[in-house]
Amino acid sequence: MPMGEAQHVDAVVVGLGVGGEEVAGRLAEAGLSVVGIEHALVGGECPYWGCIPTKMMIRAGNALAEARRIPGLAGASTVRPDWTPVARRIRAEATDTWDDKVAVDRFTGKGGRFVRGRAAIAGPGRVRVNDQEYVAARALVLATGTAAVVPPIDGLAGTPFWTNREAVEAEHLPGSLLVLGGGAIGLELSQVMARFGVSVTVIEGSDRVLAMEEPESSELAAQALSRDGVTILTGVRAQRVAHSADGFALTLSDGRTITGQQLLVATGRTARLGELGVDSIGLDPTARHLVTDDRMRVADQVWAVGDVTGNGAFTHMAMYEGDVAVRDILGQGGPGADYRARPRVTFTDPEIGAVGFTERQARDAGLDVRIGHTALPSSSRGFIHGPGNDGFIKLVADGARGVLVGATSAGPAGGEVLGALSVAVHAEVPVSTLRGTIWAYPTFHRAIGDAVRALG
Ligand SMILES: Cc1cc2nc3c(=O)[nH]c(=O)nc-3n(C[C@H](O)[C@H](O)[C@H](O)COP(=O)(O)OP(=O)(O)OC[C@H]3O[C@@H](n4cnc5c(N)ncnc54)[C@H](O)[C@@H]3O)c2cc1C
Ligand SMILES: NC(=O)c1ccc[n+]([C@@H]2O[C@H](COP(=O)([O-])OP(=O)(O)OC[C@H]3O[C@@H](n4cnc5c(N)ncnc54)[C@H](O)[C@@H]3O)[C@@H](O)[C@H]2O)c1
Repeated sequence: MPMGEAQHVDAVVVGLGVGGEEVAGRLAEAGLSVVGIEHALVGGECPYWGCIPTKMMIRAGNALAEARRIPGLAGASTVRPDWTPVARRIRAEATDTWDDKVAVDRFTGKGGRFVRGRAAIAGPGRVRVNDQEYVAARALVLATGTAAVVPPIDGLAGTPFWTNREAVEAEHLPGSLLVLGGGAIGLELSQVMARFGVSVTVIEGSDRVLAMEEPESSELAAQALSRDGVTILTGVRAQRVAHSADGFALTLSDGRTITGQQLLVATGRTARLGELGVDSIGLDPTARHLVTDDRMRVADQVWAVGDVTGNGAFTHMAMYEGDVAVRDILGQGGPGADYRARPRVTFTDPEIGAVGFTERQARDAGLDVRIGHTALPSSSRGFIHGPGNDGFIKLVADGARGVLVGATSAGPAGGEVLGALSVAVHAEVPVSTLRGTIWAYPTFHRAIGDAVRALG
């Protein structure tokens, strides 16, 4: 098809996931002529195959687990898991059967022009999609996110393995599941599946699951999943994959072979810059991520936001970076990106929330590290809660400045309790102020007070 005449606009946004939708919508609302390009679904990974449907699964799995805790607390219970309502909720409530009409209308309703297709950068300010070229006079915004990494394991390519996408779309669960990767995706989905009766084995290459977090978090997650019947293998890698009518067989680096009806690959994400044509604007197509400054700029009149920047692959980070980029593009000023208090929550049960530095990171940064730790079961609320009360609070303080630089909050409401700790790290609330704070009784968050006292 011959190329149409180039169309000139103020801004072109490539990728309308969480970050791109935020930027494109706000620029359009500000009166700029904006073309937003998306080759899959407007909204991106989070609403269709990520956060929202997986948290619906987790809500269902947690309901089963709570029902199983009734004996000893409130009588007797019989639990018969059924995936049907979960699949129905994901289809009907979360994803509209993977239809983005509402999101497209939301964007065009703000005045944006929507183009469905896979875009490639053709030079400074120039983007090609569907044999049409758009030229951005003011801003080119790259918000192309990431895709699941498929490791180069012998025999894996071409087999019908799952990534998060197929796991979310599943109408029926397998009898058994092998999970490659013990990060956030691997652990969250493993626990859900196990709670629905799937026999799950996690294969994690490093020596602990959730390896980016505190060792105490890894241990807690491993214990919790083991209690749900998940087998966790650490320090082993899959060397060969075979698939037959019976399912998958993995030959591991320790010589063992393990089998499962289905295989979930959850070994991280890749930004796939090579396909985007970033070399045409002087950026490295082999880089892992686009390197941004504190205004989210990657080159002259080019901004990047969200997972593609590698600054923390979370929806809240994509939205945060989107806000920084929009303010910069519109010349509105305000603070630049500040990553000191990056929060993250792994929604296992117990939830594992963390913000800022881990102890290791703080020590590596040469800080005068002080640690405050308290176990949740020994708090009043943990004691009251009984079954399912596992968790802890760990604080990482910089003794020289008397402020927290990091914290972990693990427990039944670990992600919620994290809120107070995020404020403390972000606003550099003095430890002396935290010490004098009144924490309501008997809440889970009151354990923060115990952990502050334990800082010494
Ligand atoms: C299973 C799972 C669970 C998750 N759970 C959570 C959670 O609980 N909390 C949380 O904060 N985060 C969670 N995340 C992470 C979250 O989904 C991402 O951080 C978020 O989606 C990033 O938004 P983004 O806009 O950067 O990228 P994406 O959402 O990936 O959007 C990028 C968009 O760009 C499009 N695109 C790419 N290349 C092109 C191109 N060349 N042309 C046109 N379009 C293109 C893609 O189709 C995509 O729609 C989860 C992720 C997964 C996979
Ligand atoms: N609750 C949340 O906010 C949430 C939930 C899910 C995903 N996410 C986001 O999505 C990102 C991706 O999640 P993920 O779990 O795929 O990645 P991850 O990077 O968190 O974990 C991947 C794990 O796979 C292991 N691994 C890599 N190659 C392997 C191999 N060949 N064999 C065995 N193990 C191997 C790694 O050591 C690592 O522990 C997360 O980092 C997070 O930013 C967030």
